[in-house]
Amino acid sequence: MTTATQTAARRKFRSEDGAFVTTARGAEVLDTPLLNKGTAFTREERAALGLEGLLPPAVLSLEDQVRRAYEQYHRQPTDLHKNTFLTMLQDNDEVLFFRMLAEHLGEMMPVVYDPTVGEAIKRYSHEYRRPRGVYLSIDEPERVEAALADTGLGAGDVDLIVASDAEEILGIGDWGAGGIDIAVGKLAVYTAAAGIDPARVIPVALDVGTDNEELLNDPDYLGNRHSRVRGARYDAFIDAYVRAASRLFPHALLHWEDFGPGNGRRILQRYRDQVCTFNDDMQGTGAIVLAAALGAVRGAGTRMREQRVVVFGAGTAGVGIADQLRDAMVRDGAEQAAATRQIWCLDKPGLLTDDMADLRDYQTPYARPAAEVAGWRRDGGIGLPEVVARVRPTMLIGTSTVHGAFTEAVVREMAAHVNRPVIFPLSNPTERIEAMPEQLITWTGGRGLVATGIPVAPVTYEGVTYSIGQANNALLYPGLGLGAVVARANRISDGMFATAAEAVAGLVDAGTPGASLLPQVDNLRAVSATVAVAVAKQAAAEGLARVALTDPVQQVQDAMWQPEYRPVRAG
Ligand SMILES: NC(=O)c1ccc[n+]([C@@H]2O[C@H](COP(=O)([O-])OP(=O)(O)OC[C@H]3O[C@@H](n4cnc5c(N)ncnc54)[C@H](O)[C@@H]3O)[C@@H](O)[C@H]2O)c1
Ligand SMILES: O=C(O)C[C@H](O)C(=O)O
Ligand SMILES: [Mg+2]
Repeated sequence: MTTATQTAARRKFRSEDGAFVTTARGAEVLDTPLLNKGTAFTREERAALGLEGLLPPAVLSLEDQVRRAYEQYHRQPTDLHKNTFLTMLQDNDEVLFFRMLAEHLGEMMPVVYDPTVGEAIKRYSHEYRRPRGVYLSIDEPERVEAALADTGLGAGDVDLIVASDAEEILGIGDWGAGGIDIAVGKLAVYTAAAGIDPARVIPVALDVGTDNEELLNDPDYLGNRHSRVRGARYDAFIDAYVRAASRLFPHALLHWEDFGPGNGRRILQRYRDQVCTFNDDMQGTGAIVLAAALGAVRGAGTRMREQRVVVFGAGTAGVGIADQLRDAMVRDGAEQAAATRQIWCLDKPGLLTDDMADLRDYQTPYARPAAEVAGWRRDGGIGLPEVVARVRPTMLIGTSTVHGAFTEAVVREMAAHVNRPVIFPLSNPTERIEAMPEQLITWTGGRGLVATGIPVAPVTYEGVTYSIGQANNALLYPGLGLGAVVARANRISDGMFATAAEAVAGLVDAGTPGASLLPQVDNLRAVSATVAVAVAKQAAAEGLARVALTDPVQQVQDAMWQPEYRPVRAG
């Protein structure tokens, strides 16, 4: 369906007592994914909506349809085919798509989301079938508001917008127009995991061009065919988006995804005190890693304030994690300056030190005094092996996109000095991960407390099976978003992330040998509900809620959209 017909169709139905009332008839009904039930339309609905000749005679249930769709899914030969199949299903019938996803969440998350979504993003212009979302172009900044209005949605109709400029998609870099798929994928997880109503969200591509020459030279490429615009024009475009989105949809939470390190933090700092907004890679990631770290610290029987943390890859995610671990050490009794000194950050030039000329502003607080490391071995810069040998870290975090960076020598050195080494290779997708959990468990003799960004199978080592938690922001942002929506929060605060992390950590018992540091993805709906309640309460406690929270547990439950067919009436 084109955006225009989607607009028309959206205007053509409204909710009434749990039912839909629509002025659409015939093929137009079948072409509206939020309305369409296909073979599950009842005889009465078929008669009323002009569908009698347009569907085969049998009337199926949603369960019948899920069974058939699941078989079709399994006949797809590769994960990319499966991803394409699911996209088409979503474009045809959203309830069916979300019901099947909900029933097979652990199995299908890696296909709709990370890691397969990375493959789909690279192939976007080639696998393209239908548009989904809003495409905003830097070449037409004056059209931003009109383009958002093209959705046909009104001021009270939107809870959430996910936007990406696609400069740093996962760990695979700049994928231009394909970046719309990370916004679509994140939103699918919001609905599957937290019951965010799929009719009340918008994925947005902020197309500012691309520096990916492969795309620029690809005749099929669907985005703006020029290099990335930067500087004042970029800022004005982002500003036009924020202003238009807040004017048209004053309740919407604005989620930023996969921006480059130069822009992500700057944008957040500019808008965080003006509108309800957060950066998922910095803050969502920081909070889920904090949750895993809290679980690990409990499992290891140590204290947060005693941790020595090495962060390898001091970009958007790495420094976002460092900030939240530092704040957690402070909450556990450490002085702010002392907590900051317990974190060592490395980037391309090695350990960050205060004599480096081109540190980014957000890296500066973590730069070590050059004098402190004057005697450390240099190989160009001070590399990870030397830092690990000197620092004897309790935690090693990977957000570098460097596959294999956590070598056997580095891990064995770390494990030689710490009882329960905490190791989180978080880079996505699989081709970027710093080490595989199986290696980490083996090299640490089963003592490692491990979590990854991608989903991985359990590891068996010397008779113990280790369940590997997925420290992916997908365990956090859906509940955070739901909590913010339920409270109608007007800002997203640091306190909301801290409380969300505590809520997730409270759901696991990392003390049992082999236990996961994080809840299982199959339990995501329950996790998200718990996070949402904590976040909504925190919003109220900080005076950021715009509705009264009389019974937050019930309010969260009531707000969760369920993948069930509603009656459709002709109106
Ligand atoms: N698990 C999660 O939930 C999660 C969340 C966000 C990001 N990530 C992953 O983390 C990785 C980084 O994402 P980001 O958004 O922070 O990207 P980013 O580009 O902002 O940061 C990556 C950093 O790694 C540095 N780096 C590159 N090569 C290096 C090397 N050889 N040695 C040391 N540092 C090096 C870069 O200079 C940059 O500062 C990606 O793979 C992404 O998928 C995971
Ligand atoms: O999308 C993910 O899987 C997590 C994270 O936002 C990332 O950029 O890697
Ligand atoms: Mg991301």
